[in-house]
Amino acid sequence: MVYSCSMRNFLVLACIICLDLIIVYSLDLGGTLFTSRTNFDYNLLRQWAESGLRFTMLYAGSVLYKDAAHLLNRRWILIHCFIGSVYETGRSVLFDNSRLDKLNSWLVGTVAAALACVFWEITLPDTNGESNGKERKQKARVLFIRVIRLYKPDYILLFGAFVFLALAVLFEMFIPLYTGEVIDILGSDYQWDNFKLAIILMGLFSLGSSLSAGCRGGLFTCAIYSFIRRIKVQLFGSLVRQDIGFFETIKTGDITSRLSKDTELMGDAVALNVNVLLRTLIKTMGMLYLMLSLSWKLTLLMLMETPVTGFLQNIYDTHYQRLSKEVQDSIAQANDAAGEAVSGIRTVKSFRTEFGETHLYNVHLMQTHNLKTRRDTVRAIYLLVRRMTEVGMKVAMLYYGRLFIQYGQMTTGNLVSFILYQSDLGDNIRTLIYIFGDMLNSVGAAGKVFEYMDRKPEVSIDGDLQPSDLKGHISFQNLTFSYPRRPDHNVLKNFSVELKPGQMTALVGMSGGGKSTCVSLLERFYQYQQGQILLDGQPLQNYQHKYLHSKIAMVGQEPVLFSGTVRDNIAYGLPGCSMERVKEAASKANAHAFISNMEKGYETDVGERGNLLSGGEKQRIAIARALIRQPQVLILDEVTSSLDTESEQMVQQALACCPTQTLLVIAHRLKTIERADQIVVIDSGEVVELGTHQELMDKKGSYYKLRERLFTDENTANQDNEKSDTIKA
Ligand SMILES: Nc1ncnc2c1ncn2[C@@H]1O[C@H](COP(=O)(O)OP(=O)(O)OP(=O)(O)O)[C@@H](O)[C@H]1O
Repeated sequence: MVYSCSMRNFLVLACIICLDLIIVYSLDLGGTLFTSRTNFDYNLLRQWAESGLRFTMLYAGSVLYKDAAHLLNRRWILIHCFIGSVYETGRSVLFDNSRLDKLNSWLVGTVAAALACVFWEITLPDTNGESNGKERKQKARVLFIRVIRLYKPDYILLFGAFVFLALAVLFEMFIPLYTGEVIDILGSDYQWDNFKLAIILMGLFSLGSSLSAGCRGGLFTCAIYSFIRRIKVQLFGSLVRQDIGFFETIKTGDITSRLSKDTELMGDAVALNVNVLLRTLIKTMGMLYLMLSLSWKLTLLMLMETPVTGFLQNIYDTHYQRLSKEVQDSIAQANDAAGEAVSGIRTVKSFRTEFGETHLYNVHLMQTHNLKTRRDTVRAIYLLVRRMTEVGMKVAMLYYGRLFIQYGQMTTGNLVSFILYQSDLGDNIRTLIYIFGDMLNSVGAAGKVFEYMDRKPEVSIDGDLQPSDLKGHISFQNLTFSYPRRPDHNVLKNFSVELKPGQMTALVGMSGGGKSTCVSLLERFYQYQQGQILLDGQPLQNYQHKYLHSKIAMVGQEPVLFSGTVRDNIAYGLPGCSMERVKEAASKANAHAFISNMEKGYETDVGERGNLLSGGEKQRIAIARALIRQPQVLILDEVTSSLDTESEQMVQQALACCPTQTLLVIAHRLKTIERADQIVVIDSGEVVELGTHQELMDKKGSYYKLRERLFTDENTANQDNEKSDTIKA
C-alpha cells in the first residue's frame, strides 16, 4: 500500500513533506551563497543536483524508517523529487527563461507525486502483483513468438501486406504538410502554379495512400483467415484426441469459446496487431520528424502529454481487461445455462421447470449486465479523463502556437499542419500504448488455445501392435479404477474377469455397480489406476488406436447418431464402404425393413443426433454400425432395452451367428442373458458371483435374488401397464 489511512501515518507524511520543504530551501540557500542566480545553465544544473540529493535523502529515510516505506513508495519519491526539475527545464528551454521558481517546482513535484500515489493505490496494490505482471509479460512474449512461428505458411502474404503498409503510411504522412502549404499559399502571395502543384501532390498522396491501404488490408485479412482456419483444425484435432475424462472436467462452453473466439483473437494477435503497430510506429516517427522540423519547441510541449496518456492507458487497460474477462466468463455461463435447457427441453417440459430455467438464465444475464455496466463505467471515466487531457493540451498548444507566430518563429500554415499532425499523433501514441495491452490480451487467448493443443491425453494412443489374427481373448486382472472427477471413490476394486472368444459373457448387477465402467475401460475411454486389461495376452494400450477400435465395437445405452443419412451413420468412419455391406449390416440388426419403408430409404436424413428416429430405430442403426465392422469383440451395453421382443430375438440370432466372436452383454432384462456362457454378478465394483445361469440359479445367491427382485419389478410394471390400458380402453 502506498497510503495507510491511519492518523499516525498522515502525521508522519506531513512531517516528511515539511522536512522535504526545509531540505529544498536549505539546499537553495546554500546553493545561492556559492553561485550566481543569473547563470541559466548552472541554475538548472543545480536544480537537478538538488533533486538527486533530495531523492537520496528521502529514499534513505524510507529504508531506515520502516513505516515510512509504506508511505513513501520509491516511485513516489522519484516523481516528487525530479518532476520539478523536469518542469523547470522544459519551461526554461521553451521560453529562454532563466528565472527558477523554487516553490512553483516544489508544488508541481508534490501534486504530481500525490496524483501518482492515488493512481498506484488503485493499480499496484503490492509488489507481488508487480512481479506477476513481469511474469505475465515474459509469458506473453514467449506465446507471441510461438504465434509468429505458426504464421509461417502465410509469411509471403504478410510480407506483401507490410510493403503496402509502409507505402500507405508514407503517402498519408505528407497530406497534412501540403494542407498547411495550401493555407500559406492562399494566405500570403498567392501564385496559381504553386497552388496547383500543392493540390496535385496532395491528390496523388491521397490516392497512393488509399490504394496501398486497400491492398494492405486485403493481404492481412487473407493471412489472418488462413491462419485461423489452420489453428482451428489443429485445435479440433487435438481436442478429439483427448480422453473422455478431459471432456468431463471441461465445460462445452469453454471448448466452443476456445474454438471460436480465442482462435480468432489469436489470429489478430500477430497480423492485426503487428499491422496496426507497424503502421502507427512508422507514422509516428515520420510525423515526429515533420513536426520537429515545423517547430521543435511546440513538439516538446506536445510530447509532455505522452507519459500522462500512457499512464492513464496503463491503468485503464489493467481494469478493463480484468472486467472484460469476467464479462466473457459470465457470458459463457449464461450460454451454458441456455444450451443445457434447450438440449434437455423434453425433461424441462415434463418437469414443468420452464420458469425455473428462464429465471436461472435471467440470473446469469443480470450478472453479465452488472459486469458490463462496471466495465463501461471504467471506460467512460477513462474517456472523460483522456478527453480533458487532450483538450488541455490543445489549449496549451494554441496558446503557445500563437506566441510563436507572434515572435515570427512559425507561420500560420505551419501551425495548421502542426495541429493536424498533433491530433493524429495523439491518436497514434494512444494506439501504440493500447496495442501492447491488446497484444497481451490476444496472446492470452493464444495461451488458452495452446494449453489445449499441447495437452497430452491421459489415455495414451501410442501403441503400435496390429496382429493379423486377433482372437479376442480378454482378461481384466485385479483392476482398480476411479473416475477423474471422483478420484477418491473406487468404482472397480480388484476386479478380475475373463472373456473368451466364441463365448457370450453377461455382466449383471444392481444399478451403479460398475458394469458400464468395465465397458468404458475396455474402450480405453479412461486410464485405470491399478491392474491391467489384456487382449490376447497383451496390455490394451500396446495396440494401435485405430486397429483396436476396428476390432472392439460397442453399442451403448444411448446410441448417438450424427446428422446425415442413415447410410452415413451405418458406414460411419468407413469411407468408401459399399451399399451391400451397409444393407447386410442393417439386415443383421433387424433395421433393413424399417429403413426400406422410409421415403428415401438409406438416404433418409436422421436429423440432429438422430432426433427424427425413435429410440428403437436409433438403437438398431447403432447395432448395424457396430456389426458392419465385423469386430472380434462386440460389446452391447443395455442395447435391447429399447427394442421390442421381436427385434430383440432377431438381433440375438444375428449375434449368435458369429461363433468366434467375443460377446460382452450388459442387460437389465435378465431373460435375454439366460443363454450366456458365463454370467458375472457385480456389486459395488467387485465380482460377487460367476457361472452359468443354471449354476447361479442353483446356488440361490446374489444372482437368484437379483432375478427375483427384477421379476417382481417387471411384473409390477406390466400390471400397471395393463391397468392403464384397461382405463384407456
Ligand atoms: N463419468 C463419471 N464420473 C464419475 N463417476 C461416475 C461416472 N460414471 C459413472 N460414475 C459412477 O460410477 C459408479 C458405477 O457406474 P456405472 O455406470 O459403471 O454403473 P452401472 O452398473 O453400469 O449402472 P447402470 O446399470 O445404472 O447403468 C456409479 O457410482 C456412478 O455414479
